[in-house]
Amino acid sequence: MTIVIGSRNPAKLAAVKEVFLTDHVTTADAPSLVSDQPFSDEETRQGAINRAFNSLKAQTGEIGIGLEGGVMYVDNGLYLCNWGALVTRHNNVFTASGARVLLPGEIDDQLKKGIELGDVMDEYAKRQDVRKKEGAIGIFTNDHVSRKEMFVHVVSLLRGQWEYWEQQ
Ligand SMILES: O=P(O)(O)OP(=O)(O)OP(=O)(O)OC[C@H]1O[C@@H](n2cnc3c(O)ncnc32)[C@H](O)[C@@H]1O
Repeated sequence: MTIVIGSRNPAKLAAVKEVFLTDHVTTADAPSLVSDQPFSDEETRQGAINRAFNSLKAQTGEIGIGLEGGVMYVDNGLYLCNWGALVTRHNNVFTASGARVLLPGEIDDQLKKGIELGDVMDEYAKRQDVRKKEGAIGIFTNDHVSRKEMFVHVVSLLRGQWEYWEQQ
């Protein structure tokens, strides 16, 4: 089976490969059609769905997967939020969200200025390409949960739902 993932981000690709170990996983440029920095659950989820559909439009495969990173407010605190979507060739759509952790106020201030979280994190952590490696979730959980691990959970939730409903 061929699975097309709508991103070339190594953390996302590694997560999909780990969950679909025996399948052929390819990457495609798939626009999310939402803002570069989604600011709500709804927008982040929609970005994941759009990427999943667009990855199957860009390349032939049985399944398209979109993984989208965003942020959202809960009680005035800014949380990291991530969403995944899996679409089939028959246009069945499955969605799942990832773990959320609170981001410090100074990250919130930077995002309000219009700077993307990926750039803010590199500056904050004094590291390069945090979004492709441990991610903000890795930094703020002291490396207990990496971005890849968080997406492995999301992709497992997608695969599990897809398998369950395909059997009904
Ligand atoms: O190549 P793509 O798939 O676009 O991956 P991305 O990391 O650049 O883009 P996302 O759409 O997943 O995330 C939207 C923005 O939020 C940033 N972001 C999201 N989650 C992050 C995390 O855990 N660590 C660092 N940056 C993150 C990301 O770098 C983007 O600037």
